[in-house]
Parts: sequence; C-alpha cells; structure tokens
Amino acid sequence: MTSYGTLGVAVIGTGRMGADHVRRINEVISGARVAAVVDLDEARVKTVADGIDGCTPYTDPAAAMADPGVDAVLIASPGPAHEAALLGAFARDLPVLCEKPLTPDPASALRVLEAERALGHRRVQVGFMRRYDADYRALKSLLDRGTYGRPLMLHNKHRNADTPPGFTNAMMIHDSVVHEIDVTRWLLDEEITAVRVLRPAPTGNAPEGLSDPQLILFETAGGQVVDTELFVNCGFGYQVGCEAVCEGGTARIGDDHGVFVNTGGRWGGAITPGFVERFEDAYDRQVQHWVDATRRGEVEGPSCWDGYAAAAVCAAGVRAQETGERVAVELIERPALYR
Ligand SMILES: NC(=O)c1ccc[n+]([C@@H]2O[C@H](COP(=O)([O-])OP(=O)(O)OC[C@H]3O[C@@H](n4cnc5c(N)ncnc54)[C@H](O)[C@@H]3O)[C@@H](O)[C@H]2O)c1
Ligand SMILES: O[C@H]1[C@H](O)[C@@H](O)[C@H](O)[C@@H](O)[C@H]1O
Repeated sequence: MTSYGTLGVAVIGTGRMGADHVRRINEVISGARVAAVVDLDEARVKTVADGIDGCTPYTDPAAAMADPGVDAVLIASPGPAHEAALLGAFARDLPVLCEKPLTPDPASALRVLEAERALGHRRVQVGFMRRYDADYRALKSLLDRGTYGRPLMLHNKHRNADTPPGFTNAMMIHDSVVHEIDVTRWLLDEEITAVRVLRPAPTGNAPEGLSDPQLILFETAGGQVVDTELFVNCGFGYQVGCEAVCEGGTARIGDDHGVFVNTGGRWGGAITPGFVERFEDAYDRQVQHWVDATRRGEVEGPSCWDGYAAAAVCAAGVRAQETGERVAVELIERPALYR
C-alpha cells in the first residue's frame, strides 16, 4: 500500500458531523488537509469550501474521489448513502474513515465487506469513536489486564436530551444502541449472540409513537449478559456510561466530567449537553489515528467486520423490538482478513 505525505482528504457530507470533521482536519489534527468537500446541497458545500485553501466543492462523490489532490475519503453522509461512497472509494483503492453505521443493514454491510475482501487488504476504519475515548480506553485496559477478574456483566446507560425530528424506534437501535453494540463487542472481545428489548411505558416527553426509554439486553458468545438503558428524550443532557461487573470487583465510567462542587448544602456539577462535547477528544483522536495509520500505508481501528457485526445485531435488535421475543444474531463465519 502507498504511504503519504500530507494526506488530501475528501469529506463526503458536510452536515453536522462532516462540517465538524472539516474543522478538525483543518484546525485540530496534523498530517492532513481537506482537499475536497462533497454535499448534495450545493449552497452548503460551497460555503464549507469557501475560505479553505485548495479545497474544491463537489456535489458528486465520484467526481471528488477522482480529484488528483484526493488521497483518502472521510464519509459523513447519512447511513443509507455509505455503501455507494464506500464502493466508489474501493474502485479507486482509497483509504476510508466511514462514520457509523458502516451501512444500515447486514445485507449491504456484507456487500461492502465482500468488496473490501476482493481488494485483498483492509481499506476502512469505521467511526466507532468511543474506542478512542479516554474513559472507555481505561476501562478496556482494566478488563484486558484482568484487574478485577473475568467480566460477567456490563450495565450501560445512554441518555440524550432530545431527538431530532423524524427519529424512529428503529433509529434508537441503528443510531444510538449501535455504540453500545460496538463497545460491548470491543470491551468483552466477544460477539453478541442474541438480543431482547423491553419497552416500559414511555415518557410524556417523547414524540408520539417513540417507545422511549427502552431496556436492551444482549447475550454474548462468552455467556455474559449486557443491559443498556437507552433514554433519548431524558430532557436534562447527554450521559453515556458503562459499569463492568467482574468476578473480583466492578469498574464504572461515565459519571459526568468537569467541575464538581459542594456549596450551600448541595453538591453537583454540569451535565454535558450533547455528543459533540462529550466525545470531542475521542473524535479528534479517532481522526488523528486514521490519518497517521493511513500515512504509514496501514489500516487500523474498527473494521468492516465490526461494521457488519454491528449491523447484524441492529437487525436482531429491531426484530426484538417489534416482536418482544429473544432474537438470535446471525453472522457469517469471520473471514481471515478480519481475524
Ligand atoms: N459518531 C457519532 O457520534 C455520530 C454523531 C452523529 C452522527 N453520526 C453519523 O454521521 C453521519 C452524518 O450524520 P449528521 O448528523 O452529520 O447528518 P446531517 O444530516 O447533519 O448531514 C448529512 C449531510 O450529508 C448530505 N448528503 C446526503 N446524501 C448525500 C450523498 N449521497 N452524498 C453527499 N452528501 C450527502 C446532506 O445534504 C447533509 O448535508 C451519519 O452516518 C451519522 O450516523 C455519528
Ligand atoms: O447519531 C447520534 C450519535 O451517534 C450519538 O453519539 C448518540 O448518542 C445518539 O444517540 C445518536 O442519535
């Protein structure tokens, strides 16, 4: 594989995440520059490109990937557009950082995985950014070292202040729980084998039709049980946490950061408003890690296998939501490229 000097990146999709990644590449991390930006919204993409030296705006991802200044692609369009962008990048053998989800369903994720296998080498890092968060890394290192013995259970919480318009029950799995699916597989180094979903009476703050909160249960191949409280209209801020219960003790991350005060007979601190603030360092480290590995001609981090496995668990999760039953996860055998 090629190694690179300053990496020329095409950012596909310049909405909330894409525009933030453009800023990150230009102002925060080193070793890369934004050579092209792409969005179906012509006015938006021109505004984003304006003021960035040597950055060309495009409305067609294929045209951007053919730009001679482009060495690598960061995909931040909505999930359903990822497959076409990934296959376009593979056609030019370009390295990719793809925002989660790899694709929204197992069939399309498998097509992407097979297309990468046909190249004979990994090209994709999937944007499961919690693997780059300092707290999650500390917890992972405790579990890997066996500091508290064998992990038996994880208790996750995932709370958002509110949901954007059009957020559905299925998106609660695909968009939100997908992060717990990835951290569960990563922290425990086990595949998830079955999913159940319990739906308590919803909060009055949820939009009509949204079953919020939900309690999601995973079983793993190693016999562990993992629960996730997902509450996406909690109203008070952004909270993500995980407690690992092991044979010899427990370890918990995700109690809010920042200044914690005791005053006037009360104690407390601020609650993080959203994922951009909570995971800012993780997004920075994720993109820096991708740029550094790519410049060395390597591909690391969450793979197409991780993206496919997450999509398979999401599909089981949506089915479990609909039926109220325990749904087994179906996976193909793990190909050698991803072992
Ligand atoms: N890792 C995280 O914590 C995190 C957080 C939020 C979103 N995301 C992911 O990032 C991606 C983008 O989410 P967002 O919140 O920025 O969405 P967004 O709606 O704010 O932005 C998406 C942009 O993509 C453009 N677009 C749509 N189809 C396109 C196509 N075919 N080619 C090029 N551009 C296209 C839209 O015009 C829009 O400007 C999604 O995959 C989402 O799941 C990840
Ligand atoms: O797309 C967002 C994003 O992935 C956040 O990290 C998550 O907390 C939200 O629930 C989800 O809607």
